[in-house]
Amino acid sequence: MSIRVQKTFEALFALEDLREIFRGSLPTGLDEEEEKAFRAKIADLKSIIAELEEDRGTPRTTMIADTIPLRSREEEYINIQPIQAAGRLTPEARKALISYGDGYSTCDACRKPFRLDKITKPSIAAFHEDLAKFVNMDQARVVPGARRGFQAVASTLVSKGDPVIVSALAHYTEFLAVEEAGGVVKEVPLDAGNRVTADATAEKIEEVVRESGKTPALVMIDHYDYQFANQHDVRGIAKVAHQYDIPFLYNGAYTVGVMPVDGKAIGADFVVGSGHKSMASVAPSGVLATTDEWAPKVLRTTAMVGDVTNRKFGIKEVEMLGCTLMGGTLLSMMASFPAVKERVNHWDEEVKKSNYFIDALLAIEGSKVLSEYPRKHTLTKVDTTGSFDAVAATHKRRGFFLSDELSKRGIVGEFAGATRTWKLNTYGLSWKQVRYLAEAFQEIAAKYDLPITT
Ligand SMILES: Cc1ncc(COP(=O)(O)O)c(C=O)c1O
Repeated sequence: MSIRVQKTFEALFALEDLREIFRGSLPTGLDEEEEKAFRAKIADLKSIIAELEEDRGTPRTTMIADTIPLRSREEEYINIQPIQAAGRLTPEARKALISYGDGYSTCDACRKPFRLDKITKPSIAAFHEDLAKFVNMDQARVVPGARRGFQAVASTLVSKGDPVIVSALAHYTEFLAVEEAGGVVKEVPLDAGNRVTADATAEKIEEVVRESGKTPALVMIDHYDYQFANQHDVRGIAKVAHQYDIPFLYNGAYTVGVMPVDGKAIGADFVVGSGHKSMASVAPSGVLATTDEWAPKVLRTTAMVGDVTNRKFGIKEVEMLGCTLMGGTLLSMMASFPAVKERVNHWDEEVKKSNYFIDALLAIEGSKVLSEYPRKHTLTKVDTTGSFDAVAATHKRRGFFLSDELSKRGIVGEFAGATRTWKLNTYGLSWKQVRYLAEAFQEIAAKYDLPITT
């Protein structure tokens, strides 16, 4: 590495450390002096970015290339974007991304038997073992997103015309994985609280068997769904699936990496997680874990032989298409992993913060929570049609007024202009930030004379 490149890396690493210092110290009720100091730090940061850009020969502070603007990040704002929260990179992951951004950079020390999960430098093989342990399963592979985990399992287990049981709140990528395999989704209806129950799953299986004469090839259920982030009875559902001899896929896109997940205790045959949604990793990344019973099927190696050359690629796994995450994606997962392993122990506190904010929102008359309540997750669907949207009806900025008011207070992440029924996520915010967030909503409500119960 040239001295110049080395220097740039060092400077970038220093910048990441600095960013980490600022993380969580946003302008939440600062007094005048504190605010001055905060602003000075931000100015420092900006000048470091400018120096860095100069060093790279691109003297811009607002663009990273001719057409790519720099993104605002959580150092500058409180970001309540619903799907990004737990995927945001740790400083370690950002550093790893810089070092391993080149495609195939994981292959520097790839030696026999020439497969990603066998590489020991960097410690990719050990990481695979750790990942399996992390979700209490026997084997794990990294995959380009949870969707590729669904795809690998569906492609292995589902044949043309096979029914697959999913929830009525299943993510669209589950539909696609089943369709690609030639199967047909059969949705379990929800109960009055928008939850999937074990009984409803059993009834659906009975109905499918009765009507199609076929036993479903797979039951695939999200522990927390993407619409409401309601908790679904995955243990009960796995038990039902096994009573009918059907394998169970646990979709942990909203759990693996934020809360403890014990695949064996759940009764999962497959555990799927999303790196970029819940494991502080670069997209597309994710994990597929399975048991020793299912590994030979879903992780089967190729038997193909070239008819002219007689070539064989024996060690490569068919569903993984050989190797999966070859650069910054995997290394970002690995770099964030110690922090991710630690943070799952604080899930209860994250849920408390989520409920604190939702309670403050519900105190604003006319606001509703559409997700189950009290909250068991940090992602929540709310309905502010009866509160903030009532203001929007007469405001000259219409539906955009709420976003305007929030961004004035350093809060971003809602879809501007689409804040009637909408989702937000408080994951990763400090208590100070959550209190500030709650106060900001109430302050906006008060400004527009919306009644608040105390
Ligand atoms: C419940 C659920 N499952 C699966 C996915 C797909 O995850 P990925 O983007 O990692 O493929 C999502 C993504 O939004 C999701 O919300």
